[in-house]
Amino acid sequence: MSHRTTIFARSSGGGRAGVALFRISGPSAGEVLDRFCGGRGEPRQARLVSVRLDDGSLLDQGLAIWFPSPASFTGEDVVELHLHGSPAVERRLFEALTEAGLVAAAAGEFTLRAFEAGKLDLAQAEGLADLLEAETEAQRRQALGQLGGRLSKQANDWRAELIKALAFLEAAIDFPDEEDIPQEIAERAMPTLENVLDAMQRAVAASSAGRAIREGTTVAITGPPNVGKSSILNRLAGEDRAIVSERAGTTRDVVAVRLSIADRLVTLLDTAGIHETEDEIEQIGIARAKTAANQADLRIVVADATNPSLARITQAPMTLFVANKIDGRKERLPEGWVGVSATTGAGWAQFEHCLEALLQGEGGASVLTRDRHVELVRGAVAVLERCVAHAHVEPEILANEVSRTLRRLDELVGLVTPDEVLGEIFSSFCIGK
Ligand SMILES: Nc1nc2c(ncn2[C@@H]2O[C@H](COP(=O)(O)OP(=O)(O)OP(=O)(O)O)[C@@H](O)[C@H]2O)c(=O)[nH]1
Ligand SMILES: [K+]
Ligand SMILES: [Mg+2]
Repeated sequence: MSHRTTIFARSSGGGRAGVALFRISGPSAGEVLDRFCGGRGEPRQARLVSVRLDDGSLLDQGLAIWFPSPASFTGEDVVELHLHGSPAVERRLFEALTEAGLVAAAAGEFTLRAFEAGKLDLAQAEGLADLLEAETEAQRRQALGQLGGRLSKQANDWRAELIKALAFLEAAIDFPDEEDIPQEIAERAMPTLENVLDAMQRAVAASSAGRAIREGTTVAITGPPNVGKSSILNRLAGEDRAIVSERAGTTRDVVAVRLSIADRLVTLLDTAGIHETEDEIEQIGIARAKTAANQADLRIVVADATNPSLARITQAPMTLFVANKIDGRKERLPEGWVGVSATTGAGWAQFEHCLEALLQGEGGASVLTRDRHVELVRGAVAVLERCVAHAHVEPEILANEVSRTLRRLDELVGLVTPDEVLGEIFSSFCIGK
């Protein structure tokens, strides 16, 4: 793709603000400074300028910074204007830039240009997108790691190893007449292939952790009617988000609350109480409750602690059993239950501790953070497993398979990535980035 256009956008958030940052990138960026700001000034130094329109009238005063190519975010000539953040300034500036032949940037277009100029690879661009979206500390740390090249370095290390293995296979191919030598040389590739395979398998196994941090974790509160599910949601959320009443069957729709627990982004779902009922609307609510509980990453199963015989009704994995209304219980709790009171707060610290432990069990650091990464590495694993299992086939065939694995790693960092994948990644950015 060649970019003859010069693009512009507001890169700071929209609306009124003390200062708004406008970014311009492309071959005519310098001319914008010549035409509207009385010259370019020293590269990379902030300069106080009067922005004047062609008729000499003053548009605004602010700071201008000139980043000549290639030392800029996009690698192109870039200008930053720090002007007053008012809708009127923005509108008039955009009119003037459009009249000067510039075009409004599409979402992610600055980063796409940076990627095309080799300023960052695709995995780093994804890290940047994640950093802009980060809501929790864990998300921020993971995104910064990826932007800093954690995944790229891993992919490049695997590539270097595979290229080493490929060299042995190609050397074997170049000895076509000898009887034993080719096979011996080809076998030298095997330990390397096995090591890479092992590392990739471990990365795939750890990937649910990375994805849980990036995408957040869904936790469904489920159980019979009137046990205090909505009361628990409200106490966890720290505000009255769901209706609580003494009447069984209060909650019908699924109520979702986003919050951060133990550094994790959690979507907490309150659901209808599950029981046999003739009420059609309640039946719909119960069906939704069951779906939510099945699809959630974690379940909090709530029961009424004043019921003397507490029985765990499900053995589902990633489930926390909570006996609510502990304030009204005389007997000791059976094994496996966490006793709480959503009204008095009794047992709450222990409950939160168990919940945090379950969430943390959902994962720590991992280099693969998106479905795209996992699919590519899974594909590479499948090919390498075949190679290792058929170590004695023709070196040509093995070399071919290893080359296919290399192409998957190239795709991971964006060396050979289909346009539609690029489109999907870069369009997920906001405008101005
Ligand atoms: N004593 C006591 N009462 C509680 C506690 N938690 C909730 N309740 C009461 O139990 C009743 C039901 O609470 P909800 O939170 O509406 O229960 P729910 O499970 O969401 O009910 P449905 O949505 O109808 O299934 C209300 O009257 C609450 O005030 C608790 O820890 N102790
Ligand atoms: K209720
Ligand atoms: Mg409820």
